[in-house]
Amino acid sequence: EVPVLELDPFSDEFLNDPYEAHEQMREAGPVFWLERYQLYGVARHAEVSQVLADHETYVSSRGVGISDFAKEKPWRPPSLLLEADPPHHTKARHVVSHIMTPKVLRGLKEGFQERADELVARVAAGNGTVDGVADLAEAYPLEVFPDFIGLPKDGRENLLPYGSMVFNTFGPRNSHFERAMERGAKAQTWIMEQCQPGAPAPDGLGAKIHAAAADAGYNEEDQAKLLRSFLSAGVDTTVHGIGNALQCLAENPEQFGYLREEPSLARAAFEETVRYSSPVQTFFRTTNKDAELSGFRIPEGSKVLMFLAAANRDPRQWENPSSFDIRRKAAGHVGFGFGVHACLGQMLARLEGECFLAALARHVEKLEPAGEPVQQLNNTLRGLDSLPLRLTAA
Ligand code: HEM
Ligand SMILES: CC(C)Cc1ccc(C(=O)O)cc1
Repeated sequence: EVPVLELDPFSDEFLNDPYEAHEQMREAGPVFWLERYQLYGVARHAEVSQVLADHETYVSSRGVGISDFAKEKPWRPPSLLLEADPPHHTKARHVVSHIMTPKVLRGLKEGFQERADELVARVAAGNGTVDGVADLAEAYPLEVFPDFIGLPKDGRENLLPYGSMVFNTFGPRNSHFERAMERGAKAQTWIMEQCQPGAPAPDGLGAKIHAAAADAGYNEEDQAKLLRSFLSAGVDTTVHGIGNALQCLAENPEQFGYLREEPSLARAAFEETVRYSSPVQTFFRTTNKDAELSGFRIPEGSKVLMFLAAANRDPRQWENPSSFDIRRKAAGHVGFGFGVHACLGQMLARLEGECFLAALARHVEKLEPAGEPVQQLNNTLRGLDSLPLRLTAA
């Protein structure tokens, strides 16, 4: 029957360094039972892809965290995108996808690149030790993203603790969940104020989301929820994507060398970072009928935990999965999800990553570790609290 594992994928030990446990889960079988949380897990690329693709069996409307919305009240009103199934999901997705178009993103590129060059050149000019998280990975997204949405200059720092709360609460009620709820409460007030129709700047993405939702017949509460989705998902993810890229390039100097030689590798370097470090490590689906996956029976009402990060290093799918190689073809990774819920902001995330890493390639000659990185322990996200770096300006 289904192999039983005792490991705790939300323990500090696992969150700090998950890679041996990933290997154990992949080798245990295509599906396994996590005794501690009484739920199923999938860690191979094939099964994770299958679960993501079959949204009719493995649904999102019962929550994409450990909590089953059919049995427990969500801590916040469910997202119309993330925590919805077709056809409601389809309508909401249609509304917002008309706004995040390639044309819109092309229009952002020049400004995003200028801001990246300005920030990286300024930080590198110090020619000393910096914190790659606070000075770079947090600074860049917090400058460009809120401006794109049309948020006020002050209060933006609320975006990080709010995002941290959203991602921690997909997991069990451990210390990370509880602390994030405490820290996120004040931030949540500010976030909800910004999500109200009329709050964002009239020329920003926020106002466009509200207008498109109103045109589609959504009431003001649902217009606010659609913008809330972007504020929930749009910051902590890219902060960790950029922070993890800095760590990978500092720890693999030959890779930074390739990037220096060819700054146009910046986009590929960010993609490889998403595969290799998977800023979003895990989340759930719930079976809404008895299912069978790779020969194993999964009864209705089961939570299925998908280990995206393990799938992104599955040797059944990748050559040398544990090596950070910015010249590999990273396409096919599940770091942005897959299927009807595939990341709505992935093109924006890629734009931020590409602009930042191109600026790094141009303005920094040497990028060296200057001390131990501090892992940020979060039930869903993988990223750093700090990354001591020594930068030598080009
Ligand atoms: C490196 C950065 C990012 C990563 C790794 C990431 C990852 C993901 C993943 C794995 C999903 C699928 C969730 C599921 O299937 O249940 C997702 C969905 C989503 N992402 Fe991203 N994301 C990133 C950046 C962004 C940004 C910048 C935005 C907004 C501007 C965004 C907005 C969303 C939204 C709204 C959804 C829900 C889509 C739906 O359910 O239809 N994400 N993201
Ligand atoms: C990886 C995903 C779980 C990120 C995410 C979080 C929140 C929302 C929302 O709609 O609030 C959407 C996407």
